[in-house]
Amino acid sequence: MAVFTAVSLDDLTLLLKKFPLGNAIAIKGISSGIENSNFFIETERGEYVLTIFENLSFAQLPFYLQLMRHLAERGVLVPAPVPDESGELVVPLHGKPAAIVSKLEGTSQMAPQPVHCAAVGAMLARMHLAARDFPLQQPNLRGLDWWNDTTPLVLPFLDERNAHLLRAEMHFQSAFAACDHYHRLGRGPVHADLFRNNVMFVGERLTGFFDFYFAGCDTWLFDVAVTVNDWCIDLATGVLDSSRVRALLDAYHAVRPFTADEQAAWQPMLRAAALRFWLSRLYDLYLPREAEMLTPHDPTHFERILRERIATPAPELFA
Ligand SMILES: Nc1ncnc2c1ncn2[C@@H]1O[C@H](COP(=O)(O)OP(=O)(O)OP(=O)(O)O)[C@@H](O)[C@H]1O
Ligand SMILES: N[C@@H](CCO)C(=O)O
Repeated sequence: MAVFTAVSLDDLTLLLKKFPLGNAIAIKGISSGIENSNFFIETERGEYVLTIFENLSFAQLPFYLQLMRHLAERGVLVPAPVPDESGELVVPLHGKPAAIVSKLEGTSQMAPQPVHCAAVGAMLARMHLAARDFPLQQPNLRGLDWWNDTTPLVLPFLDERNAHLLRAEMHFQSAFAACDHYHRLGRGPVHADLFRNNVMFVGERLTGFFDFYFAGCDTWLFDVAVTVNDWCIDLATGVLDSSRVRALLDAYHAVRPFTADEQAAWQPMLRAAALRFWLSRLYDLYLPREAEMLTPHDPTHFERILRERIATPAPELFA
């Protein structure tokens, strides 16, 4: 269940008076998702998605919605936000910020083949390039500073073996983030949460990336590592599948060639991307928000991936 704030057809009718979308026809809550309340809405102009942001403030939202608009205008396949009559992308609904975006066709591909991974890699590189001139700045709010703040909060809940892993990896990642080639890595706005459930496909055709609400400015390589750690693994073991890895990385490289600094940073970055989600899952499990209604994601999945990335040499980033 992921409708935290209910919206009736009457509420929608009132809201749509401010949008160039004609009258409201239907509204249906979307059951997946753990962060926001999402609805499919039907209007006289077509189908859209209405999101009520449960945790993000009015001040935080322009970065995400303007980024989506910037990307959509440059041909990157993402939902396009619909401005209201005064040009606002974020409007109040039941006292919370809300937005309407275009509905992507298709469904998530939860058992991806190399062909899907190649489509994701190419679109990710296009996204990174298209966002280079995006004028707004926001750090990745789930980056090193957040890891530093969160580590002491979750450590008391861990057994000695995992506490040791977390302390050691934080030590390793702090040193990595301070090294020279880390500072030479290309950076800009990144999605930062491009998992299988945040991409739509119709058959083998990618129809869009969505759920940009963890986006921020960070290294492009971090975004690639997050994506590879979800799209290119055997879910049971966390082990990388070489044909899917090759398909994703080669397709990315063909659009935005990787650099030698990125090659040198690849293994630490795969570890960083695993650590990020291990920590957020630990935090959601042990320190749930008051309004949390859902079963949190399993942290041991990313503990396993982190141990695997430490133990096994990373595949070549490019030939
Ligand atoms: N623009 C869109 N077009 C089509 N479907 C969408 C769109 N946005 C969201 N959805 C649907 O709504 C579901 C929930 O959306 P989303 O994943 O953004 O929720 P969330 O609570 O923000 O996410 P998460 O749990 O991933 O943090 C998606 O799985 C997808 O089916
Ligand atoms: N992709 C995240 C959930 C937040 O979007 C996870 O799997 O932990």
